[in-house]
Amino acid sequence: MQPTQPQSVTVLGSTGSIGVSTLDVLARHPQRYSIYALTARERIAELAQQCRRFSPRFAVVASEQGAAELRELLAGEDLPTEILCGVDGLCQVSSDSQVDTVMAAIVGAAGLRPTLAAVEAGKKVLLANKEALVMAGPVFLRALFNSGAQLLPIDSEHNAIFQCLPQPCSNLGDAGVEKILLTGSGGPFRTRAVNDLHRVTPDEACAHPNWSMGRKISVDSATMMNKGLEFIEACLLFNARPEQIDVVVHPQSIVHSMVQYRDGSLLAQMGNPDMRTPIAHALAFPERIDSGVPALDLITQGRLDFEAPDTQRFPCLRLAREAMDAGGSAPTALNAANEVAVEAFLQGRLAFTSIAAVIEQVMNRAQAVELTGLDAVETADRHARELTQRVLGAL
Ligand SMILES: NC(=O)C1=CN([C@@H]2O[C@H](COP(=O)(O)OP(=O)(O)OC[C@H]3O[C@@H](n4cnc5c(N)ncnc54)[C@H](OP(=O)(O)O)[C@@H]3O)[C@@H](O)[C@H]2O)C=CC1
Ligand SMILES: CC(=O)[C@@H](O)[C@H](O)COP(=O)(O)O
Ligand SMILES: [Mn+2]
Repeated sequence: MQPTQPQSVTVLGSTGSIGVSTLDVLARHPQRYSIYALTARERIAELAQQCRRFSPRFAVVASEQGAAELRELLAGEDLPTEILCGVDGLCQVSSDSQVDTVMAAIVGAAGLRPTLAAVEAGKKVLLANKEALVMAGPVFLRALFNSGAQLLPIDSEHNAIFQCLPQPCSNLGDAGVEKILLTGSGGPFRTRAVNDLHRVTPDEACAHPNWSMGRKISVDSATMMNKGLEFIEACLLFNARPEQIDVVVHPQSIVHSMVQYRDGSLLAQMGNPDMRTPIAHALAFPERIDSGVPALDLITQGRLDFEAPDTQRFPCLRLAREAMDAGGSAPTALNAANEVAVEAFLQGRLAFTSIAAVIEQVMNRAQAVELTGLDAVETADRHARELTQRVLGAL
């Protein structure tokens, strides 16, 4: 059944990997969706092209300088697009009464305020920006509860888990769920000699075996901090206790996660590793629409492998579990330390193996406080970033 009015969609982070995949899916369904706003930080030329193609009502960039650049690129073109800038602009296009759906696909803590603005305004929020949920946990969930916004997971594993659970599902036990099996590929260094890991380069770390993604999440996959963040994300999204979630390494990224039921059933969601599937699923939920992703051919695929994670090789998994156990602002500090350490690695200032070591030092020194509101989240985030810079400076 086609909705009579197209849904109006804001795509936060439209120039990124998830943003581009989202626009690909939206463009396949012009009767269903119209694009309200597109946003970027520094890829202004790409954003200008997207504005020409999709004619959004608003385009938002991070700075006045970026806005001037975009104005110049679009000068003389007959577009309905108004250009805004900064966090206020992002929050405006996330919460405007004319918006139905917000794709939250900014990377990192920078996405928190606009994503929260969408949640507080009661939008249908498609959550790719896992860092926003991890860093703000209880504050994010409270805002969701108070506004009645609909949150749909885009992260492939969480989207898979969502698909394997009955809907609605507010309590795993009542639904007969025993475990969530969170799958992870193990990244590009799953089998690399441990002694070599200190010298791997940013480009090697970003060469994910199965997924094409932005550089920050690619490094997270290589350290398996991505799975650590996803473990926390799963606890929050599905109201799961830490012991209800097992991480399973699955190198082919075909099974996107599984739910184990009391009666011995293990439900899996499978598909080719292409984010347009979870994006299309969440956009149209509970309907199903074409995503452009070809059907999975199991005969060609041939085999699916599973193994336990190597926690010696990937200490970030343990650090994430410890942060979740500590509670309060510990996940905020974990996320902040990780963002700063990954940036230092990408800039060639930190060895790959030191990412986890730096985060561990920060976690040992950061004070976990209760997250009473957005101010407390942002203060804990700032303190952890300052602490991480000091740890980096002392190396
Ligand atoms: N890529 C994937 O397959 C998956 C991604 N995710 C999650 O989705 C999110 C996006 O990831 P991905 O698309 O790979 O990342 P990218 O780096 O490819 O894209 C990030 C987007 O955010 C924008 N952006 C970055 N920093 C800021 C800032 N400070 N203020 C405003 N906008 C900013 C970028 O703008 P610009 O282009 O101008 O720099 C870009 O549009 C992450 O949280 C990631 O963990 C989750 C599952 C899968
Ligand atoms: C596509 C997606 O959801 C990523 O988060 C992906 O899971 C990364 O791969 P890893 O399983 O290697 O972390
Ligand atoms: Mn994922």
